[in-house]
Amino acid sequence: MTFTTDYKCGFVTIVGRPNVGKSTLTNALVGAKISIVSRKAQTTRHRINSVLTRENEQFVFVDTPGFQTRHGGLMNRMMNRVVTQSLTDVDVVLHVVEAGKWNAGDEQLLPLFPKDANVILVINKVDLLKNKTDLLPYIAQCAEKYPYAAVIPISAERHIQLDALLDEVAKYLPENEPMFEEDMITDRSMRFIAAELLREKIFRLVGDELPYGCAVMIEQWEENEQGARISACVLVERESHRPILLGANGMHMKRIASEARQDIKNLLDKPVFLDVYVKVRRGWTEREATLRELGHE
Ligand SMILES: Nc1nc2c(ncn2[C@@H]2O[C@H](COP(=O)(O)OP(=O)(O)OP(=O)(O)O)[C@@H](O)[C@H]2O)c(=O)[nH]1
Repeated sequence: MTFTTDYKCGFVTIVGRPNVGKSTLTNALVGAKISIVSRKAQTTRHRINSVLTRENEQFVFVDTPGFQTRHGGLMNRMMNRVVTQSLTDVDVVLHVVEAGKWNAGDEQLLPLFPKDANVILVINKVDLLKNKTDLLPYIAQCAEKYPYAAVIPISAERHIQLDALLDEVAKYLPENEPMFEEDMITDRSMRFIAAELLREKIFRLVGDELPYGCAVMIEQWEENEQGARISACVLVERESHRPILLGANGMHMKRIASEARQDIKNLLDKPVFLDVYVKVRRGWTEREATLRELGHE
């Protein structure tokens, strides 16, 4: 890639309480769900989620799992540790909140921000505000909570003000050569992305009914020019969760597998045979070994 001498490149992490729109924002910024995956091993200091390359800047988004405050289990403690790690040593932190709302979940993140961090407050879902004049007092109220470097109201879903947000972030990126090839969007392995796609489908269809959630492991992955044969296992906590996932006559599972297969097929651009089965593993959310196996650090 040709780049100017004053090219900027740096790490950006997106944090916020659950449901504020972090994933929607990442997807909207990077522009495609996940289209190109490099298998090149990376030795960066963070787990990279995605990369956005512009003419004068490259934004490297650092992954954070949702910051959980409601449940105290080992899984959440481990996830919160990763959040804290992912806030250290980054160039910009985007703290995402929901327009007009500020609660304990938003507040609890503030002490985790490193002292010298450039934290930008991103007020998402402004499209939901009935009265736009409510925004100014809300901004003033948030600005009292923390010395944010900037405040940008956006709508991730409607793609409102995303360029303004990127321009603001760019101000805080250090001068650096790009770290990644310009067509690269993520360095996550295909296996991981496939597992995430499957987990997303499950969450969408039966997420509300699965009290402990579930985990997905790709157990087998055979791929050649003609296609891919993938076998995935969904781990649930209790025997009683199995019928929730399967649904009447296995209809839920059929739909989950078929939607995930379609996404993986689009990703790999070749035919995919996907076999999904359910395994009950009691206490998986409490077992450190299982969590590591599933990619939590
Ligand atoms: N109206 C509106 N809805 C949005 C916007 N951005 C996200 N949403 C919705 O908010 C919900 C949560 O979005 P996510 O992107 O999954 O939120 P998240 O912060 O990644 O959630 P966790 O993974 O639980 O931490 C989804 O239903 C989105 O469609 C927005 O700008 N406007």
